[in-house]
Amino acid sequence: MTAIDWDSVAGELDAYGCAVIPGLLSAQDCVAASALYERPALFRSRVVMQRHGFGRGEYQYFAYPLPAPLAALRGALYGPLAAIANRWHALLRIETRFPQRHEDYLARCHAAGQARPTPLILRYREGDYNCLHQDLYGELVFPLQVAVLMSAPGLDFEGGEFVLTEQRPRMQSRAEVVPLGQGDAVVFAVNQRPVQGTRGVYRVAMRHGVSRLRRGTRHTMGIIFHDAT
Ligand SMILES: O=C(O)CCC(=O)C(=O)O
Ligand SMILES: [Fe+2]
Repeated sequence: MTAIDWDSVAGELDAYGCAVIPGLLSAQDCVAASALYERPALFRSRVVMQRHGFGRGEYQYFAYPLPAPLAALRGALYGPLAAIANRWHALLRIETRFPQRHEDYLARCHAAGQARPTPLILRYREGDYNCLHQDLYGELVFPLQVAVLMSAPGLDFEGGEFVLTEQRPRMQSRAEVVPLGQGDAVVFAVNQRPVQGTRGVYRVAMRHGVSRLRRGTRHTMGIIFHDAT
């Protein structure tokens, strides 16, 4: 994993509700990680999106124990993100604070009955898309998550842009398209983020999804920090 400019990540998250980490994974890591999708024994469940009205395409949630590189990545990203999450909660006047270590946060999730792993790989083919959604899996919510693009845009696929919308109170929604290259990660708000207004901080609801794939195959790795009921 390359060194991450966390000041820049925090600044982009504060301003836009999302931030890019360029080159989080190498092309080689991406190809290896995408290949995991074909190993069903690594996963606890598979979801065909059109069956649930979630869009078109499919994904699989990893089982515990996670593959070691993924477990390490999830643990390493958590700490700096917890600092941002705690600052956001203070701004939003939400009482919950997050421990510094991911294992302590997971212990909290597991004690609350959220014990199933949430990291996943998504696979889109031509015509597939992911409807705008929020990855909430129970009462406990870690407010930031990460998605890593593992395929090469323009080469492996076309279309299939990562999109975010934000719903501001009593205002029209704003959309954001996040351009990603292979191995780039996007960090984004799971459900809401603080925005500085003229009369204090207000909450903006965020959703994310993926626009229709025009061609090829696109794999993403999703890293969610709370576990699921
Ligand atoms: O495929 C994507 O870029 C988005 C995946 C997603 O919804 C997630 O990681 O939670
Ligand atoms: Fe998602």
